[in-house]
Amino acid sequence: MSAVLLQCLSHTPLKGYVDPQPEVVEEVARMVAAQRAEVEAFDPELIVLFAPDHYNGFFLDTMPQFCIGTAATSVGDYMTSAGPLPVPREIAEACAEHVVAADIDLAISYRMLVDHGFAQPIEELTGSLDRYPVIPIFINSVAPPLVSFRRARQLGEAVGEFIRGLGKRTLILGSGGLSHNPPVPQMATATAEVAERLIAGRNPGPEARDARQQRTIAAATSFAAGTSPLHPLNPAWDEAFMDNLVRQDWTALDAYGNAAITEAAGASAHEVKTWVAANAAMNAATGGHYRAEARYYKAIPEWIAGFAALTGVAV
Ligand SMILES: O=C(O)CCc1cccc(O)c1O
Ligand SMILES: [Fe+2]
Repeated sequence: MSAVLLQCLSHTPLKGYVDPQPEVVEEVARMVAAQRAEVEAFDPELIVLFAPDHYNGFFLDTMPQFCIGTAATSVGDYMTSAGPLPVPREIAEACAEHVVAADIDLAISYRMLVDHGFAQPIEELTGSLDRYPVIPIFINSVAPPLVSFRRARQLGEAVGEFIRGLGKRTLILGSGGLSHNPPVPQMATATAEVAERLIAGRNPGPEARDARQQRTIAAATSFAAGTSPLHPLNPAWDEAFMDNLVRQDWTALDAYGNAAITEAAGASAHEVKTWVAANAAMNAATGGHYRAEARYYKAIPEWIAGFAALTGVAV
């Protein structure tokens, strides 16, 4: 069995644009710095990162549920860095082979585009985009039809089995959530112009990207002021979700339904499927011998995020 470490972290591109009180910003920064120090001490030979996308890399011309990158580039939205991720192609190919052989229909991309959902945790937890080799695994969290928690768990297990057999010191990351509802457009309610952007909006010009980011920033400002129609954060739902992960209660996790997730926690709460997959990967990689700890939670409206962190160590 190879050494593994699990770190899950909410992402939010609003950090630095619309911030909560300085004490909260500092508390989160201290917590992230502690996670980063643990990663540094662990010194991973490989990162496997489960993350979502927000119509920056994956579009409705062809939307896979799951996709592994054998090569990937960060678009550099908000304050994240643009540029290539150091993806070990042959290991990613072997991982894809293993997962598909396990009956999970994982798509493969030899030119994956990723956004802040991938870039932010890599940069915050390792210091830069290219510090360690990374295998990016996308989970569709915004475009219906959406996979179930159960399916996200099965994906994670198949990846975890691959990690177990690989024999490399591997850091497993989950990026996203928890309860939140930033203004990501939905095909069902889109105007023709917005629908076109959802179907084929790859590589917008700087002005279009900036306009979009300004809309999110404006939405966060009004959400923090309590004058927004966006779905409220749901700390009780978030705490219960993390508790299920900590207790490794896969039966409870499998029982989550998509409509109930949206209803209770907002449309973007589906991003927590990256945490489900990451924890399931940890479970399979350690043969069930790990301990998970919820180490941070705060509902932070300025960041439109039920903002949380969880760490898992092999035991
Ligand atoms: O740019 C977007 O479309 C959404 C940005 C965004 C905002 C708050 C929390 C998130 O998880 C997130 O991704
Ligand atoms: Fe997100």
